Amino acid sequence: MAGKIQVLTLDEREQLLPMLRNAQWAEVVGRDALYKEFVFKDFNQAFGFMSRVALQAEKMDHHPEWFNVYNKVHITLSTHECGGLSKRDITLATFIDQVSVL
Ligand SMILES: C[C@H](O)[C@H](O)[C@H]1CNC2=NC(N)=NC(=O)C2=N1
Repeated sequence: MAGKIQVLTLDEREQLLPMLRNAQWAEVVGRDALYKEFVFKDFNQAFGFMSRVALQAEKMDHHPEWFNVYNKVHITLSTHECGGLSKRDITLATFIDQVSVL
């Protein structure tokens, strides 16, 4: 059905997840989600990063679950609408990695 967000197929997972594992994204145990921890120099760097991710999340209408304390940001990605990983999570994870090294 067009428009409905679908969970990734096994073929898509085999194709897409290795690059994210290489980039330190981990598959959450007991939940179809991806998790990564980021460490920055200080709070200013961490919050700048979060601001960039937040603007993109709004554009995509796809939002991270995240935790921040000082220079650390922990991010979980999953698609609530389909109850698991979708292509939106892959797209957002890739964007997050790009802006984490600016
Ligand atoms: C109503 C709104 O469009 C939805 O709740 C959007 C917003 N952000 C979202 N974020 C995530 N991670 N998954 C969703 O399914 C989702 N759905």
